[in-house]
Amino acid sequence: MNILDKIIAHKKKEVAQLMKEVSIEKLVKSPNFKRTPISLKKALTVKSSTGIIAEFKRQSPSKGIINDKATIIDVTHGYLEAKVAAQSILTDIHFFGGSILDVIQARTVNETTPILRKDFIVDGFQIVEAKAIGADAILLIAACLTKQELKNYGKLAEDLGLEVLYEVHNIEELDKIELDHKIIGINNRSLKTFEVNLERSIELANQIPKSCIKVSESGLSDPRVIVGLKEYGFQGFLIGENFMKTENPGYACQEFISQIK
Ligand SMILES: O=C(O)c1ccccc1NCC(=O)[C@H](O)[C@H](O)COP(=O)(O)O
Repeated sequence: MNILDKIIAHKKKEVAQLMKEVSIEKLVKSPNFKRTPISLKKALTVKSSTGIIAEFKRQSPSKGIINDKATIIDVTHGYLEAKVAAQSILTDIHFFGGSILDVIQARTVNETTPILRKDFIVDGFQIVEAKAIGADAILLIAACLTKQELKNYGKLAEDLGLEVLYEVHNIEELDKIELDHKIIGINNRSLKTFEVNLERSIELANQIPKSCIKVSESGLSDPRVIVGLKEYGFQGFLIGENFMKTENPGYACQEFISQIK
């Protein structure tokens, strides 16, 4: 079994258990459920956008522990000061050491910038939960969902006012998505082997219609690469480890952004 299959198998069990403990009615009553989400699309396309989607990530299957000291509140303040376009927060507990509490806490100090709930969505319940914890957008990974699931979950998110970052690795996954006007993330990291290949973004870029917003994800650590990817039409850049591996992720992010302006 490769790591993605392991993550999905674990996630399905976790969500099935969660659904026995928490009702949709309870989620809908959460105060965050009433707030109007902040648009990720707008944040990435506004003229002054830095395009950086900075991630809070304590650990990962590919790197192990990245940062177990930084707090979500400090990092959120730092990323906001750095003027990130959006914040991504990994909420998977078992493989990434994250939690929905991280989104809830970040939301208390971030009222201006979209929050992407980054997890492995395998059930509509998690999308309702994303809204209830105060996220503005969710991730749908084409590698682990069928064409119909991508459509259904995309529609559910849209009905709840959440935006979707659709993640792909190759043309086969791209073909599963109704592309028009979507936010499409190309993940440079193979979720099966962890190998990072930045060429992946470039190779797939011209297969994506102009109406879409293109985001390059993973393995980004050089500001010059961001400048280069912009030439291929990328407007979003999802970066986690490069910031989180430092003692002060917010400061590292600020320094990085100052070099792409
Ligand atoms: O990061 C991993 O090891 C990983 C393994 C298996 C599935 C997903 C994984 N990461 C999730 C992500 O997509 C990244 O956290 C995100 O794109 C940021 O990547 P990076 O800048 O390389 O931390």
